Formats: sequence, C-alpha cells, structure tokens
Amino acid sequence: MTNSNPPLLQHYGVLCQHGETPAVQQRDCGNNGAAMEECQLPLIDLEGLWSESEEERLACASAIGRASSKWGFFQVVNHGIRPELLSEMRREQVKLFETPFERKAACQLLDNSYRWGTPTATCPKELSWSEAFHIPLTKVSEEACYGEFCSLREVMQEFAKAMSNLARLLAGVLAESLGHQKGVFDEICDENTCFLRLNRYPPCPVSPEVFGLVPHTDSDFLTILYQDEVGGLQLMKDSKWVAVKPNKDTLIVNIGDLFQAWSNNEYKSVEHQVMANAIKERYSIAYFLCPSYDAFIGSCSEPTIYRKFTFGEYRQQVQEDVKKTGHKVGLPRFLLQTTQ
Ligand SMILES: C=C1C[C@]23C[C@@]1(O)CC[C@H]2[C@@]12CC[C@H](O)[C@@](C)(C(=O)O1)[C@H]2[C@@H]3C(=O)O
Ligand SMILES: O=C(O)CCC(=O)C(=O)O
Ligand SMILES: [Fe+2]
Repeated sequence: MTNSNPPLLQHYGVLCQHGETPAVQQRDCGNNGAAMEECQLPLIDLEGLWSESEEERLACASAIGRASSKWGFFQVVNHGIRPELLSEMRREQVKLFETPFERKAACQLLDNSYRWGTPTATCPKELSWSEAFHIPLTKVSEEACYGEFCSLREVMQEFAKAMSNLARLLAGVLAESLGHQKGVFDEICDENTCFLRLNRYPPCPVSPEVFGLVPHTDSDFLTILYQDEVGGLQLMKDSKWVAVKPNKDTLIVNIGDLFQAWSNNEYKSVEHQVMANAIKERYSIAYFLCPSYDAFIGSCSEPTIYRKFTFGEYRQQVQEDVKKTGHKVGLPRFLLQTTQ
C-alpha cells in the first residue's frame, strides 16, 4: 500500500536522539497545565462595507481596525467568496495531499512547492508536524505546473483571485481607517511575491508534545486563512496562548509584520501556532498578501518606530536568522531604537 504521509515520525525520532529527552522538552504553554482557554475571535460581518448607510460602512471599518489593533486577528462572514468555491478548493486540496509521498516530494508539481516538517530543526520543539504546498501566485495559472492535477488549476485560479480581492479590500479598509488612501497597497502589492499555502496537519502519535506549525508571526501585510472544523490554531493574547474556536463558515484574517511596521505598531502582528492532533488530520489554506521585494516599507506616521526597509531585505534577514538559529527574529531587528 502506498503512503501519502511524509516521514515525520522518523524525523522526530532523529531530533529526539540529538538532545534532551521528550519529557524535558515538553513545551511550557504558559498556562501551568490548566486547560487552555478557548476564544471566539471578533466576528465581523463584511456586508456592512457595502451598506448604503455611511454610518454602517464606518462602523464595519472601525470594527476591522479595532480588532486589528487589539487582537491582530478577526474572522469574517459575508466576505463575498462563494461557499461552493471554498468547498471545491478543499476537495481538490485533499485530493492533492492524498498523492503518495514519494510523488509529492519528487515531482515538479506546482513549481516544486512541496514542503514537509522543518528542514532546519535541531530539536523536537522546532519541528512542524505538517506538510504544505507553498505556491507563488504567478504559478497558479501556469498549465505546465499541474501535470496530472488539471482539475486543481481551474479551482485554484478562481480561489486565488477571490482571496486576492478580499485581501486587497481589507488592506484598503485598514489603510483608510488610519487616514490614508485605500489604494496605497495596490501599487506595491505584487503577484510575484504573494502566495497561497495549502497546509495539511497529519494525525500525530506523539502529540501533545509536538507543534503542527511552530510559533511564528507572518512576514506579510495580511493573511487570510480558510481552516476546517478540527481546530488547533492558537494565538498569543495578553501574554497567554489561547485556542481559536474553529468555525468553518468564516475566514480568519490576521495582520502580518509589514502592516505592523507600516502602521507604526497600531495594528498587531500576533504570534500564532498550530498544535498537532493525535487523532484527526487538519486542513487549512492561507493566502499571504505581500509587496514586491524592492518595495520600501516605511511607517505611515511620525515618530517612526522602525527604520525603512525593503521587503527583500526583510525576507532575507528572516531566512538568515532561521538558518543560523532556528528562530525568526522579525520586526525587532528593524527597530530604530532598542530598549537596551
Ligand atoms: C522557521 C520559520 C519559517 C517561517 C517562520 C518560521 O520561524 C516559523 C514558520 C514559518 C512560516 C510558515 C508560514 C509562512 O509560509 C511563512 C512565510 C511564515 O510567515 O511563517 C513561514 C516563515 C518563513 O519561511 O519565513
Ligand atoms: O493552519 C493554520 O491554522 C495556520 C497556518 C499559518 O499560520 C500559516 O500558514 O502561516
Ligand atoms: Fe501564520
């Protein structure tokens, strides 16, 4: 029988032999063994944005701004993306991940976009128990990238377009709420750097010691996430990890590092992680709204907290830090003044 799962358990075993015993590595989830708090993300009905009443439009925009400042995360309904498109995309995603592992790893499928685990991990707590297709938007329409997965192409094209429109709409609303033109990101956001990430979190026999996706902030302007009903996403709220109550009928939006820098810390790029699940597999798809590599990310107000930097510079620094230390440092590297 062919196996579609990547050899995560083998990798985990190797990492355990390298260092401390798994008991010692148990993560401190910051809640002293107490049951983790489950939270309902702020729920925003985007219908308000198209309302004839100016008052309703402003109320909706200000709810988006408030959630981005307070939580860095919110969920949306009436976002304009057809539910059938979402479920077709999910069906194609499942089909894709059911492909035998060897084929996913070896073939050129979707421009060699397949990833699994964490190649740079040096200990179990740096391992992400997941596999993903990390697909640049520019490849979504290329017929040659799909091989035998031709039915995926059409769905993914429509899905990427819809997510891209929604991401730009929300970025515009957030810019406008800070008193800027809603089109500010239209010129700098770039198909060449935006990407879709199809995630699968296989059941994990060594859970709960393992992350599905290690703690991180996103390195983009904003991310839109379409997740299933399994749950596992957690975010940092008031210095504590809280579990996000899954709702498969909403899309989750989170602020990335670049928006935090651009907004001079008004909007928060919040740390999040995914916990592995012992029994159930989990699927999610994330759309990352990014600028071109040579775009300057400067702050929209004075006095500026971060120095000006290009997205290319930021990506390179993140990759360098992850390679050298296993961790992303992110925005603190770009502070104008450090507190030490
Ligand atoms: C090892 C890492 C690469 C990553 C940042 C991180 O420290 C942890 C998660 C990784 C991830 C996952 C989702 C996105 O693809 C990504 C761009 C992100 O923001 O977090 C990557 C990071 C990366 O490759 O820069
Ligand atoms: O799968 C999830 O819930 C989160 C995925 C995520 O954080 C990412 O891909 O950056
Ligand atoms: Fe993320």
